[in-house]
Amino acid sequence: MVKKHGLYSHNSLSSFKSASSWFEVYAAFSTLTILLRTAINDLIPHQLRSYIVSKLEGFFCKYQPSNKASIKINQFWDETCGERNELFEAALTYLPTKITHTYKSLKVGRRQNQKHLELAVDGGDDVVDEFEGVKYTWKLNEGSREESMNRKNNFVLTFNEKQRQRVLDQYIPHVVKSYEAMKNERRILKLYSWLDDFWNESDLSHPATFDSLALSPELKKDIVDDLDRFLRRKELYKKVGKAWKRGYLLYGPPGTGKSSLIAAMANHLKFDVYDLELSSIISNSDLMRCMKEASNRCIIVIEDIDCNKEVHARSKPNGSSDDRDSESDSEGSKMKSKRFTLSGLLNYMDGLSTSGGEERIIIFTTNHKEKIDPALLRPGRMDMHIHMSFLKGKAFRMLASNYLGIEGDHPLFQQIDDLLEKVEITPAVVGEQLLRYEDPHRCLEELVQFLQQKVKDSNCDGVGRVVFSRSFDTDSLI
Ligand SMILES: Nc1ncnc2c1ncn2[C@@H]1O[C@H](COP(=O)(O)OP(=O)(O)OP(=O)(O)O)[C@@H](O)[C@H]1O
Repeated sequence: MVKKHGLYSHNSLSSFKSASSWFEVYAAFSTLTILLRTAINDLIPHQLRSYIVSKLEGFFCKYQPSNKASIKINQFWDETCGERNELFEAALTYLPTKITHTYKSLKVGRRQNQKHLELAVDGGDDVVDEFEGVKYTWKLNEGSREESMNRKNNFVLTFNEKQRQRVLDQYIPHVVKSYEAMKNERRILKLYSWLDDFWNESDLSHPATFDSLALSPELKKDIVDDLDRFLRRKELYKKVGKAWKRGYLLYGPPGTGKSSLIAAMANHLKFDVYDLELSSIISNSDLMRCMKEASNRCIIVIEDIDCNKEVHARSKPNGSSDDRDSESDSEGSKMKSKRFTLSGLLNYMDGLSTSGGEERIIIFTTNHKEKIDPALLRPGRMDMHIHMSFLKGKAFRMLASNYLGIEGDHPLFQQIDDLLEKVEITPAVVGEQLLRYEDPHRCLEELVQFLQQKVKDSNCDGVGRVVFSRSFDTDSLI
């Protein structure tokens, strides 16, 4: 028994010893793990750690039965009302940077006035992109021309099902972020014109800038300050419950630089321009659709707004200037809702319609401000009214500097200033005069003679002041 007891004691002692040595090993291992973890956390930056983890995951994924998942990215979010899907645009811009030498179906081209060749993705081949060690496969599905017109183009992004969350949380945001950075970097501004129910795209190559514009320096400063202030105020607009839009009315005779000012604004803000002819808009829903399809951060231009009969000042003696309420429930009003009306435009201006779009500048141009319905012109709709007027002294100095390279003063400037006070002449007309000869002095002498002749003509006609501007049917520059 003692023996037995001794035996028991020995066994229990040795099992106790082995348990304690296991415990020691375990404790040492845990301590080591904690130390290692702390050291790794301290020494290896977070990004590198997640990169290594994703690499390892990617490696092991290869050897697991793959359950593919895919997502479809349509060009238009909704095929019927045509809201653009920015993710599609992002993929279109981002993926060409991922085309490798193994890609068999290349689309190559060069834009006008660009030095570099550009690559584009086409539907013939998949593009494989690797992000943090995981591969993603993109396929562009381009429909037939008819299908494209019906907005059926799309990308299909395929990946391992296990990566679903990573795709949504990390990969897609990475694509969008890269796209935005690329857009800002090699910014080629676009001009879109609404034709046949589509925004037709071309490059906006108008070189006008605020430096090249002949405007009074004070007006120029006011406009630039206003634009910059608008860009900074996203939060304020939100706080006061206003749509983040700003409206400018540019009015003045033809040839005073309205189109050039729009181009200068676009180049300053790096915003694309959407040029809308109201005559091509048939109904309010048409207007909403084209506004929806325009991107954010853009300038929407409605030129010669006075030429559209819907936006003329209404002659009703007691009519309110806002005609939203005036539509009755009659059959006639049903027909009306199918047409383009001033109220449709007002709704858009007020941000009431579901037109989407943020950070937009809306510009109306007109040669006849008085013909526009006052409802359109009130602050909140047209926030700043900019009068583009005939050429006078300070603005002329800018033209002389831009066209002839004359900085500072010139002996003929005073005489030209005096003559410009006597005739009303547009910068476009004077600009053409300044291009006639290569010698700057000769140009100015000829300009003096030209202006003197105009003054003489006006006196002969018995008119105190004459107006020289370009004819109304001249094409606008953008
Ligand atoms: N203020 C200006 N500063 C510099 N150039 C100007 C200015 N105004 C006109 N020009 C020159 O005149 C030409 C015509 O100008 P622009 O088309 O901008 O005028 P506009 O007011 O838009 O005319 P329209 O009403 O006919 O469209 C341009 O080539 C531009 O270079």
